[in-house]
Amino acid sequence: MAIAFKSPTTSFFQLKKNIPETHSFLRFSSQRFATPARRFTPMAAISTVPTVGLSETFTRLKKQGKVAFIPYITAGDPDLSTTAEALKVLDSCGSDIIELGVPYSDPLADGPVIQAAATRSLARGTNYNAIISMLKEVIPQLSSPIALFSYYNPILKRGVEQFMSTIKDVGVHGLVVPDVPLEETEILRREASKHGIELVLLTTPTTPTERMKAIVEAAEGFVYLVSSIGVTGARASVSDRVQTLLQDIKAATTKPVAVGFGISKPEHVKQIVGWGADGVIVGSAMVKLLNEAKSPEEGLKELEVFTKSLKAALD
Ligand SMILES: O=P(O)(O)OC[C@@H](O)[C@@H](O)c1c[nH]c2ccccc12
Repeated sequence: MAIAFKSPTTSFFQLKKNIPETHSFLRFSSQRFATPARRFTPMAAISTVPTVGLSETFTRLKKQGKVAFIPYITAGDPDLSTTAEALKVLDSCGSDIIELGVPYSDPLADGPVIQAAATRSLARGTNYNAIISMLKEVIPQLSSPIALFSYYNPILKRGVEQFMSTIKDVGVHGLVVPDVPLEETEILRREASKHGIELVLLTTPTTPTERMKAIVEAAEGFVYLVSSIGVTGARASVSDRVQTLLQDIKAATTKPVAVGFGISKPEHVKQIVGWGADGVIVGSAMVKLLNEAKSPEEGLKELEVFTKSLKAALD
């Protein structure tokens, strides 16, 4: 069943006023967009330099001898107003690219922290339309590019072309689809290229060399090196294998390589930088921190402190 897509031009903040029933995007019965009574006063749109894309960001950083800091958070957890603020906090603390996850009911590649975030977000009634409307309001206020994170099924339900066109319209630069096998990326890559969206592909410690080479060849924006077998989630340490995996990938491509999975401490960041990564991705630790805070405001403050501590490890 095609879900009628409401124009993303509806302002996110208009959406917050006694929201009419809206079609849910993610296979959920339509629910009122739950939002705290707290009025979120949109900051005046700060005119920022238009953000450049993922590849250009890495090129700029390489010239400066720097490594990209790439946080991930789940949209709508604890709510979309806080997500909007969190994007601004992450941006102002020096994130170079921000991954924003579209909550999905069957996040098979995610560990318990991000799975729970998706469940909370969906239970609040977060839907694709509201995420897009929020992004339309917030992206002009950011200087770092957004890489949207979505599982494949929600994209297919909306139609690949429609999905790419919509995310491009609101200023998204990149897309990560963790559960699409390389053999099925043709339509995604075609439509992404047509709409100027950089499609990031992932390689893992168990990816055979020839397949890794095909993946890095097809990847746009950057190559996502999954540091460890299994699902997302903070780990006590990062596997030393990442060093050889990075060497193998860099022997196969000049494209930037960012490492994710398990990274949650400044020492993890320093280790990965020392092994030659072009970017460091931190997700579960960010999501956990936002969820465990006593209030959204406290969560945002802790997000700022945590981000600055990891960023400092990059310098
Ligand atoms: O959560 P971690 O262990 O810090 O890993 C980053 C990860 O959260 C983010 O990149 C991500 C969120 N969902 C995913 C699904 C597959 C691969 C990667 C992801």
